[in-house]
Amino acid sequence: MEQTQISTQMRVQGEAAKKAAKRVATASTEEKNKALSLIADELETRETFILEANAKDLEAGRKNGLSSALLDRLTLDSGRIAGMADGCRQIASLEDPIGETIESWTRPNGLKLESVRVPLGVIGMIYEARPNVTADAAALALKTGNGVLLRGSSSAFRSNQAVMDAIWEALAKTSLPKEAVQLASDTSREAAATMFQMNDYLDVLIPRGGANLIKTVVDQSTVPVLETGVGNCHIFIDDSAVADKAVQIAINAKTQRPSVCNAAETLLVHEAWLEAHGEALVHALLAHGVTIRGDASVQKLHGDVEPAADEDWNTEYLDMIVSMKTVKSTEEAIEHINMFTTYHSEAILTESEENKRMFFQQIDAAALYHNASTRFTDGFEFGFGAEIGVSTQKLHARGPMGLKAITSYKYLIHGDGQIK
Ligand SMILES: NC(=O)C1=CN([C@@H]2O[C@H](COP(=O)(O)OP(=O)(O)OC[C@H]3O[C@@H](n4cnc5c(N)ncnc54)[C@H](OP(=O)(O)O)[C@@H]3O)[C@@H](O)[C@H]2O)C=CC1
Ligand SMILES: N[C@@H](CCC(=O)OP(=O)(O)O)C(=O)O
Repeated sequence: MEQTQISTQMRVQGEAAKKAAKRVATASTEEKNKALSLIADELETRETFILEANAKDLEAGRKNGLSSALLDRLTLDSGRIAGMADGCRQIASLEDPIGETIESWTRPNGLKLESVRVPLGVIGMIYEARPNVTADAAALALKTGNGVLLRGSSSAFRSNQAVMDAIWEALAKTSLPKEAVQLASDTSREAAATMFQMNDYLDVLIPRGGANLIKTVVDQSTVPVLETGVGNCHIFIDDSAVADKAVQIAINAKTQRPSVCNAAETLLVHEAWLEAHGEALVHALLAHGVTIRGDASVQKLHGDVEPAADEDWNTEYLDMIVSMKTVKSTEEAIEHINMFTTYHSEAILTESEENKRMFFQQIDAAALYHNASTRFTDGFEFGFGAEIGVSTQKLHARGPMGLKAITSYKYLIHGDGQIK
């Protein structure tokens, strides 16, 4: 397709989303919740159909040499489809943020002011090859009275289309316009780039993916951007950390789903803890199939530990690989994290209140953990039903972005004839 045709097609979809979003913005909570519950049902009803489409994407992905991390992200199964449906139901069960009075006060002149939560309008989203994001983003957008124009990865197109078919089928049974949720029908990078300039139709653009995507969108978009980010997540095991608990957390954060952005990539270990329990940790990691790249002290613990190079501290493996570094103190761990953090999720495992306080105070990241796995940086786990992305910037939202993150507010001023 010619560039002008691509732009026209994207604009047609953007315009349709904008028109439909106006209706969704005024929908009642009952209308929106009914739609979400029907979407959940339809996703489950169409499981076979969605899995067939997904199998075709996976087959093409394997032929195109997608990495194991990307293939894992792309993979759907019954459990993951059930997770998508659960997310929709959880979002339906959450309080409707739209119309909520955030604050109210009265001025000395008798003017009554209130700030009231409103939708953003239409959200444009460019995202990775994870088909569950299609359902998550649609559900969050609908509940917040927003329209959404979704541009998923070309390698997930069949799966995304199958999920969209379920969403459209469900919306057709409701009073809400199905056009409020759009999946870009063109999967080219040119079509994605058109979204950067669609200020007439998009109120915000959310790039969800790797550093290159984020940089391209931030540099080139005239539509306001809500950034997500990569996750070079650390776990610091302090000298007072309880051994069993620390080993279990490290194993979970590294191996439970290594392909996602909240998986741990570097373990920083206090030298005293390493001496006492390092062998147990290294054995457990190796037994789970993790490749360890460690400094000299870690290498001494087992012949299979590979030497870590400088670039390891900066690497988001998204794979069964972890880097391990010995530190002398909490201060040294904080210094290392502050040098290599991607502002996503960082954890300290310690029994010391003072070291926890220092860690929480001196590290700047979207989510800081004490004695828990970084894998919890997730909208469902935070109780938001799902997330539209994990923001690693501070404006206008941070961490897993649920319902409130995709709203704005307006002031309503109630007067009684006041003049200035
Ligand atoms: N913080 C968070 O919320 C999240 C962070 N991530 C991070 O994302 C990374 C993995 O995702 P990955 O699959 O590599 O994602 P990519 O960044 O490669 O791709 C994501 C999406 O952006 C598109 N895209 C990529 N570059 C451009 C460009 N220059 N112009 C237009 N569109 C573009 C891709 O299209 P196509 O595939 O069709 O080429 C795809 O749809 C990891 O680093 C992970 O940590 C991932 C998700 C969430
Ligand atoms: N929702 C995620 C966390 C954030 C995320 O979207 O990660 P990614 O797989 O990098 O897209 C999860 O833990 O499943």
